[in-house]
Amino acid sequence: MSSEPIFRVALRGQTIITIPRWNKGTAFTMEERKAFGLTGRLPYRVNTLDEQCDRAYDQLEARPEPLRKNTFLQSLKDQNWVLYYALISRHLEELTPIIYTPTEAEAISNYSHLFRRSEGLYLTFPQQDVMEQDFLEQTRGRDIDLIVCSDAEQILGIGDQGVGIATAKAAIYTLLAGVNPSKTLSVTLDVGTDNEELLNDQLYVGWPHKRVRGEEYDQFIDKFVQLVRKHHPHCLLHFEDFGVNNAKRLLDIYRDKHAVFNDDVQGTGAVTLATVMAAAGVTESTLADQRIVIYGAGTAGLGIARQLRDGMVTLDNISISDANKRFYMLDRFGLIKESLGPGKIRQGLQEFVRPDDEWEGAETNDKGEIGLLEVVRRVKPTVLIGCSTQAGAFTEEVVKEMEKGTERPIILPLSNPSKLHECTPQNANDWTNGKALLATGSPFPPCKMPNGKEYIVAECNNALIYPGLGFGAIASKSRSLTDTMIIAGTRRLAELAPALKDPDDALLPDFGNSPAVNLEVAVAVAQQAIEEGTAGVDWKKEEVREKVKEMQWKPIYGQYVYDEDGER
Ligand SMILES: NC(=O)c1ccc[n+]([C@@H]2O[C@H](COP(=O)([O-])OP(=O)(O)OC[C@H]3O[C@@H](n4cnc5c(N)ncnc54)[C@H](O)[C@@H]3O)[C@@H](O)[C@H]2O)c1
Ligand SMILES: O=C(O)C[C@H](O)C(=O)O
Ligand SMILES: [Mn+2]
Repeated sequence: MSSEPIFRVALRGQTIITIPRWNKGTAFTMEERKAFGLTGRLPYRVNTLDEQCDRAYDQLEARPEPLRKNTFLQSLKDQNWVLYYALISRHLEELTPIIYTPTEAEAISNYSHLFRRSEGLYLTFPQQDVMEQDFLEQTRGRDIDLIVCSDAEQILGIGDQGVGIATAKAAIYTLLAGVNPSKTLSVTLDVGTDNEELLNDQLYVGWPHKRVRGEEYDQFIDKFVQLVRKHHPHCLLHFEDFGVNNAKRLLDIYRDKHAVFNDDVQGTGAVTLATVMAAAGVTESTLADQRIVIYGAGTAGLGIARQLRDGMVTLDNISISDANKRFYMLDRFGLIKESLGPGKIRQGLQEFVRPDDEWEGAETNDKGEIGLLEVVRRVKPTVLIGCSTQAGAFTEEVVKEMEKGTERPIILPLSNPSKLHECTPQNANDWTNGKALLATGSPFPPCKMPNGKEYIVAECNNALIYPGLGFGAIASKSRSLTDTMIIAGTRRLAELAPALKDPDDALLPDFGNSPAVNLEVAVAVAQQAIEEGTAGVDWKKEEVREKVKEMQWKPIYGQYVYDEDGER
């Protein structure tokens, strides 16, 4: 007996083949073609999904540039979801960088020029009087597990792009964790843009207006969040690439009221904690033993500092104030120290401000600012993390200085996309004679070590963990995604680090294994949710894995039966 799922579908003819959720193209069977009025709409031959993947892959490979591959895959997604996800799953390591980081950054910065078909929900500031109607138009009667939203103010490291990103992040949830794409909604919150190039572009598809800020902005966002809470009280609400003055602030406003998650704060914090835990395993030290310099104290920098700090408190049993002392944060005014004053010390950073007297006699510039090299010289960090968007900021001098103070420098240039990395892994490897323990935000090829061997550079990108964190919360019907659930998922990821078995191996599992890794994370998160009473299911601990697996959506077609009262 076949285990193929059976769907009762109420659509036929032209409609069913133009809806990507239902379309099978040449894979509709002869019986289905008869039942759904498709015999004359399709050429004779029935293909298998494998054959369709082969054909699509050949078409894709005929396009040499990554951006053209991205456009091709976007059209495929507009045509046929199963084929899109099946194709990418079969070539995961090759194609994830095409639909996601780094190529997605290029696609987003060209969004208005590449635009073909709208995707998801666009909520625009001047049309907010019809926000609820627009929202219901796409969600009425639907069971929604996940809403990914962005106001596109700080897209990766490429800044204000007006519109874009939420759809790519949602696709990764499906690809790597098995979130059902028909139960997700991507939302663009268009509150304008301060990007002059876009404002002056006749083809810009977003609202050509300066960004709305302050109270009006907050009210707009609140109106949206209240709609989510009213109509889909159990869905996970994922915030992506908001600006530095909004990301953490909005998370704090809503996290007690709904299951919300900020990927740049929490997802990045989690994947970086797992990386540092693995590196500490290699150097046979604890988290609390580290001296950590974070270059770029924005959304990601602060998220990482807080998550690493909480990791030290939970796992190494030290006090919060002791843990805070392990951090040295730098931003555009150099080291964050007391005398910078509140104007230059952003909300949330106060816990990590260094006392001035500790820096007496330090080398400064003419404004009294202390730069990265001087901080590295004095602190002798064991960990150096970059999330500054400043390409090349980890110079040879900085890296060599770090190497003088520690045996295995842990260096994580995390800015995306690839061209914005603070240093290339190969440079960091060369400058430390192969001693650096490395992970990067975007994918990089392995480094050549001085001994001729290759060192695999782990990809410390939140995509290795956020789909699992989110799916764990969704599957267990959790009311919130708590810090303890995030720590549980992070510990599971850290346990899977190849470097713990072989210190010369990568600090994180390979991206090719990311579906299996995200499943492990989801199971750990769901188990924790059940244990702490956040979950809305009452599974026994030992049945969680099977239950989570059963809930995963898979890119397979299933069999369709025509039914007037069926799904549409
Ligand atoms: N690898 C990952 O998973 C991951 C996750 C999130 C963000 N990121 C990357 O991190 C980078 C930052 O993202 P964000 O959301 O935190 O942006 P952000 O704008 O909130 O933060 C960037 C910070 O860098 C600071 N900065 C700018 N110039 C600097 C300089 N010369 N010296 C020191 N600091 C400087 C800015 O003032 C700002 O505080 C982006 O490139 C993004 O792609 C990576
Ligand atoms: O999108 C990514 O690749 C990771 C992260 O969320 C970022 O903003 O850079
Ligand atoms: Mn992001």
